[in-house]
Amino acid sequence: MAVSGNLATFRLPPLPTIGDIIKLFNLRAERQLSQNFLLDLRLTDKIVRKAGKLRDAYVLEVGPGPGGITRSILNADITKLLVVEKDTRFIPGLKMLEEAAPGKIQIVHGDILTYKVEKAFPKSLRKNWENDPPDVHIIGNLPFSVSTHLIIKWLENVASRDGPFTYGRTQMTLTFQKEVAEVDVGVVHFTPLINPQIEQPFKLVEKVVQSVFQFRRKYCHRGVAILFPEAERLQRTEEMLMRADVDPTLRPYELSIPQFKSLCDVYRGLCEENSALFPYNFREELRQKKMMKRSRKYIDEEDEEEEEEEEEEEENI
Ligand SMILES: C[S@@+](CC[C@H](N)C(=O)[O-])C[C@H]1O[C@@H](n2cnc3c(N)ncnc32)[C@H](O)[C@@H]1O
Repeated sequence: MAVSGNLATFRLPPLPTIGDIIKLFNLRAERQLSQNFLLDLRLTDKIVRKAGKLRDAYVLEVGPGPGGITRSILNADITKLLVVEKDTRFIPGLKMLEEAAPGKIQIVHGDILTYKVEKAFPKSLRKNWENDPPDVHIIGNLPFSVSTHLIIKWLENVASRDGPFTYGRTQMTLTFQKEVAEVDVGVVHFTPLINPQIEQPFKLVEKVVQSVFQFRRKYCHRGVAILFPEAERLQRTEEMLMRADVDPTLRPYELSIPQFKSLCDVYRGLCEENSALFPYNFREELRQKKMMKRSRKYIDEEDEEEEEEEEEEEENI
């Protein structure tokens, strides 16, 4: 299939519709893989518009599936679109789009969690971190389970300026689905800041934020508490919240970025005072406690059995 018309004002020629592609290749959304498809071109156009100016851009689309968002990206006069799709069933349909837009699309049949984005586009696109964002964009509608994992990985890449951020402050436009059954998707557009709001190592910020959000609906002191071993938990939690000047009865989602910053700064200080604190893992402590309880029970049961056997033997004598 060939493209007619001027590539500068590229619109896809009359191709089979996404509905046709779905029927042709019998592409059903796999509920157990949390797949659902965006088929309404007005909706996919709206998502792609959230990415901002895409003319002449290099775009990476994650999880194109049957290609709804892919078409909207192609209609935005981009220079190059690279799609990374894990599910084999979608490759033939994507190849039809590739034929319709020769030289524009590159299909990668692979997993975005292991794909090396830093090698995807020409080095000439790289910009200094302090400059405007590069002409590289990431767009995707992924299942919630994958996008959560991916966004944490990419936030870490922002901190270390590698992966997709080898090119500079690469912008990302990602949809987050609440439920497979819900058609509503939230679209989030990210542009990395030049300077982070919290100047602490990523792993430390991640640990504090994850712990605080462990009990999302409870007062924040509950989450802060699990940063500390049981023996010193009460005293250290009180000390950390006081030093950070954070009200213990706020809910995690009520905390501001400056309050998280303050918590991270104080926690860093406490970790410097006590080198065993950062490696401390609440879940590990719980696991060990459970194992000890189980083996205690087992020993008690064994003791009981031995006593019963001894009693039986005594009776036999
Ligand atoms: C929710 S569907 C969305 C499909 C399409 N973008 C749309 O909006 O209609 C998610 C897509 O991501 C793909 N996918 C899931 N995990 C992936 C991964 N780790 N790497 C690449 N693609 C993945 C699925 O096969 C599926 O095509």
